Amino acid sequence: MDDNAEFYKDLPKVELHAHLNGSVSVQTMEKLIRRKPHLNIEHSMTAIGKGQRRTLDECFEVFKVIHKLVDTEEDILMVATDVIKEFAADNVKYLELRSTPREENHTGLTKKSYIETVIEAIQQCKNEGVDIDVRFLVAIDRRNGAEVAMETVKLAEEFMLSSGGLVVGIDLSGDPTVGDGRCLLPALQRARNSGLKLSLHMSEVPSQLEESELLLNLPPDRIGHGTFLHPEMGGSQSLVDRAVKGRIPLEICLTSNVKGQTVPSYSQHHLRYWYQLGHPCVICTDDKGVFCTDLSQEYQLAASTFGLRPDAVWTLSERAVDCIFAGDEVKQQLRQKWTELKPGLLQGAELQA
Ligand SMILES: CC(C)=CCNc1ncnc2c1ncn2[C@@H]1O[C@H](COP(=O)(O)O)[C@@H](O)[C@H]1O
Ligand SMILES: [Zn+2]
Repeated sequence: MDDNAEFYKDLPKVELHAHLNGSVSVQTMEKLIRRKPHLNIEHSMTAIGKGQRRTLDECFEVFKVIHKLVDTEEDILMVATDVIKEFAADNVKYLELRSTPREENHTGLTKKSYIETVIEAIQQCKNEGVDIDVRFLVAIDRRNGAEVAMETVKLAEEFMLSSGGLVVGIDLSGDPTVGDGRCLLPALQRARNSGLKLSLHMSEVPSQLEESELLLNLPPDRIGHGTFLHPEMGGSQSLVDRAVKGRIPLEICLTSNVKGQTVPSYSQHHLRYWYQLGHPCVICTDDKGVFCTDLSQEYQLAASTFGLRPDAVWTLSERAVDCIFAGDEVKQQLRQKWTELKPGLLQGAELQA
């Protein structure tokens, strides 16, 4: 419909679904590869380029390669500050980064120092005056089971209290074809009771009806993907009804789903279904480095695929503010920002559309 790339770039945006190690840019990746030449890693092993598709298994192999490159506090600090600055340069005004704390015996990295380092990166960017509000979701990798999940929640609780509001929630992610969400329920329930918000990857692959039902019962504060929740995709009306009743926002990652082949094409993406219902949907990147995209491109893709005019695109980005995990004061500040920017941006874009 329109190829006004500048409008999407200038559009103030909110990013709510970004995995730290999946968001590493080409430039940062090159710095990491230069730091560790002995690993013999080439950039083609860490990203999926234009027009390329991979199976889900192949995509998860990519993360293993990236984790080899990012295994010290120094690496994490660099990766996190670079990623935050890149989102800011793309006019993302509020970012929730998520990452799985890892232990690396050979470098002395601990789960605690992992989280501390991400927080340090957020604080450094703030001190440098980078124009973006960043929060952190501590991620549970479903492959690691119930015990690790509980340990992660306890760590997140500690940091929620000590990080001055930077740690706001928990993410549940990892290879959806591995592990059983059921055994993670006690950890997720505990997180919820202690005031941590929950963003859960759900129905990212088919045949997870039962697990999705249990997770929806918690309930989560946001749903990651939700690709196979609705009946046309093998889900069920009762799952949809529950999400709709709770107005639980969906985090939508178009390029990730198409390149990871859980969705056959952009036009068949489940955004169509949920958007038509008037359900809260937030456009996100998932892994901007691995999938070679950015949030502006994702908004542009949503608009061109579903025929959204600039005012509808504006509304999508503005409504995303309602779905953030930070408190009402932050929401008010962001809404103010959107209101100030609207006249200049939208009038020009409408004229061109
Ligand atoms: C394979 C594919 C299509 C990826 C997109 N869908 C995803 N689904 C579930 N977990 C994910 C996805 N992308 C990233 N992650 C999680 O994020 C991790 C990388 O970021 P981090 O190390 O937590 O900082 C991965 O190891 C994985 O646990
Ligand atoms: Zn994800």
